[in-house]
Amino acid sequence: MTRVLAIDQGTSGTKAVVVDDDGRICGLAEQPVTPDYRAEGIVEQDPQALLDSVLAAGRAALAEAGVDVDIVTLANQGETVLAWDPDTGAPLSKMIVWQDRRAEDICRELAAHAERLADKTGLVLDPYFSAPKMAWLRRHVTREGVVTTSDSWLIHQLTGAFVTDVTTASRSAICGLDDLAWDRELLDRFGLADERLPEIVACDEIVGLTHAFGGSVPVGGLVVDQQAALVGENCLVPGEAKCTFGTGAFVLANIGETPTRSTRGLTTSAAWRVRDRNQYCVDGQVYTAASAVRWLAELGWIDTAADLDQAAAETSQGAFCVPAFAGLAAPWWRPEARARFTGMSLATKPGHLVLAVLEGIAAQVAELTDLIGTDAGQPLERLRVDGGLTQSQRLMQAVADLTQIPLDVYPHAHATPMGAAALARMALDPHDETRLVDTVIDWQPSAVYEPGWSADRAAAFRDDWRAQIG
Ligand SMILES: O=P(O)(O)OC[C@H](O)CO
Repeated sequence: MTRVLAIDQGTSGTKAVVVDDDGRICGLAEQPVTPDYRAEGIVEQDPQALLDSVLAAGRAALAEAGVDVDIVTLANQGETVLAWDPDTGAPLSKMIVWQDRRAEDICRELAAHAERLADKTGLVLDPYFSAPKMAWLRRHVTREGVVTTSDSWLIHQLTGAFVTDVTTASRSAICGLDDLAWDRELLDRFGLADERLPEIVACDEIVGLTHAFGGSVPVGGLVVDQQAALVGENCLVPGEAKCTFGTGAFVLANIGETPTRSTRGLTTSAAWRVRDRNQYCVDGQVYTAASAVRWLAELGWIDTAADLDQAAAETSQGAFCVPAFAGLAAPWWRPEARARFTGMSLATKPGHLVLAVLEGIAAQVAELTDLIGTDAGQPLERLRVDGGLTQSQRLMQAVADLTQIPLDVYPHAHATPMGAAALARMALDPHDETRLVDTVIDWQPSAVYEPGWSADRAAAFRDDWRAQIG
């Protein structure tokens, strides 16, 4: 029996899970982390606070489990970056979070190269991805040390290695999608040609040993959190898709071993590399899901996300919300966009606007699932869903109504660490015959949501909602 300590370092918190081969969770701990949201699209985190949360959550989960683990794995935010000193490990900047919009100017300057970048990387020239923010750090903060994604720094703290994994590299906009290697031409474009970059490793590689959790434990099975959830939800076959409702909502669909570029404004990335084979996914993003809900709480319209279903009115009374609190991603790619509420009258109450936010998130997800279907040449048949906001029945029903796709709800809140744990099991013996499908824990949905609206009603709502984007 092997046991994995899987650490999910997300935007709003770090979760650590000790899980065995049968998927039994023997230890679980969570540490909140609070991004600093400021005007002008600034979203930062304190690197030390992130590291402390990783250590504290990991140690608490192990203490609860009361067992040793065979491997530690990390699922990370895909596109959050920082500058740091590779000799001392000391941070030289704040973490610039994926939601941060400051690199907009850099993207505008490089607009002439957007098509070439899309062709090489499968991504879009947008501040969401790592390279524009790395370039921004170089221009405005420091020329010292290295600039990397958060995973490289955390793994360096844990093991001394200087690595990133293929999935994180594929979210950078400086990594070729076909070979999953750093791209000289794009590095040059971003002014990053002289950077010392981490080695890109596979998702079934051991990258070093850590003493941070007691004893000496291998670290491996590294992966972006969204891709980890794709694995955890068992979307291992082309056409299978999931949406994780976390800080943002991210729809990813497995597209197999060929890195087909989207023709619909979505992005294509590495889903994983195991046993030297690359698997790819197409993805679309709603930048603010739980963070839009957190904003509702800050306004005092709800206490916590658990109140959403009660607080949301029966109808929005004609109010719409485009929840672009941190810009709009696929397929619009408008970093400068901001959230909009429209259609309000003097009779509009907070409950109507709470529902409008839920419907706005659902409408954005519906745009993405449609486009994924169009790209693939056949509509998605089902959508697997996970993440904290799947607790909101109103939101889930709105997603089923507007996407017109049945939803299968993952039975607990830990799809991401379960996916990372599956990859970590693959890393434990890289030469054996085990396939990824053998290491993923089977699951049955805890709930299924069927579309309740007619196709015409959903289409009419979505036309009206789309008209509010402006
Ligand atoms: O922190 P999460 O779980 O919302 O995910 C962050 C993503 O990796 C951003 O692309």
